[in-house]
Amino acid sequence: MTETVTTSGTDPVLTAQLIATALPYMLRYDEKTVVVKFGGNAMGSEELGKAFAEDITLLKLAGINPVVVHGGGPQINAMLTRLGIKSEWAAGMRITDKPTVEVVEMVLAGSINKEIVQTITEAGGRAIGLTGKDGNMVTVTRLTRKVVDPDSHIERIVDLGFVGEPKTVRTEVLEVLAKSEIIPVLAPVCAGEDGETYNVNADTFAGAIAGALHASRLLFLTDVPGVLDKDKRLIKELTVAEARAMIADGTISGGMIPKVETCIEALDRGVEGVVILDGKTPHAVLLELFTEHGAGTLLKR
Ligand SMILES: Nc1ncnc2c1ncn2[C@@H]1O[C@H](COP(=O)(O)OP(=O)(O)O)[C@@H](O)[C@H]1O
Ligand SMILES: CC(=O)N[C@@H](CCC(=O)OP(=O)(O)O)C(=O)O
Repeated sequence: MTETVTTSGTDPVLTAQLIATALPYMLRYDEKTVVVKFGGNAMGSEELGKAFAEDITLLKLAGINPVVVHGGGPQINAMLTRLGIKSEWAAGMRITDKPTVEVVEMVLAGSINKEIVQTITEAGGRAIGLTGKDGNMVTVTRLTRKVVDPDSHIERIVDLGFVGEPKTVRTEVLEVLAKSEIIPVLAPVCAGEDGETYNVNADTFAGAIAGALHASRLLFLTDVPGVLDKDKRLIKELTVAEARAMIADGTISGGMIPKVETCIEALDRGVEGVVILDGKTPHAVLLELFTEHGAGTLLKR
């Protein structure tokens, strides 16, 4: 016996109004690539994860090419704590030794990646989870970081261990998937030229993917409304020069540093629109792309 699926419960007038409102925006992004970075802090609850998966599924149905890149910093922290491994940070990057990178790969490529894939399946989409290692998609070089001591202002170079910076991006697999009904969900774990596994900041990874795919939009879903000024007010538009000054004077700190630096690089690589927005707002992706209610911080040249 066949099962009949009805749409009872949806108001046809409201649905028609919603489609009419969203249609011009949908056409604007038709066949375009939108890279969405889903931060570990934005994965706050099951409901948010579900709303995110629904948005991504709808983008694909609407003829857009969504590519998901996810983080998982807090989830890695929780697993490291359970295992009794301490973590240190430098300029928003985790200093990653060998035992830490093993946990990073386990959490990012394992539990988080598969959970997002499964949630998209439940939302009616089809997703495939990959890391930078799969298909040799992203290779990295070892990253060192310049850190300025806030008290003495002395600069020092910190070796971050197994932390990688994207060097090459092969887009063939993503191009094949773009032509299919399958949505790629990418975890920022990569191989280095030395054959070792590297932990890559998810923002940096998303920027490299968006640049290589010449994405139309790069959205960062995080746990704050966007970039905040000294008085914690949302900055709606931020130029590259203003962003650099805010990093230099410490207004932008921690995990916001790699995010903003990635935005700047993505603009340099030709990504048209780069937005940092509040992933705690349900359906933040649809609101940003398909309505005039786009919130968050738009980075501009
Ligand atoms: N100027 C700023 N505006 C907004 N957030 C900032 C700023 N400076 C530092 N942050 C911090 O950056 C965090 C977002 O980065 P991160 O924790 O890495 O999130 P995600 O997991 O989404 O990548 C915010 O929760 C906030 O604590
Ligand atoms: C090098 C580095 O810092 N890697 C990150 C990778 C995960 C990530 O970036 O997660 P969010 O997007 O949730 O912050 C880490 O180890 O936490």
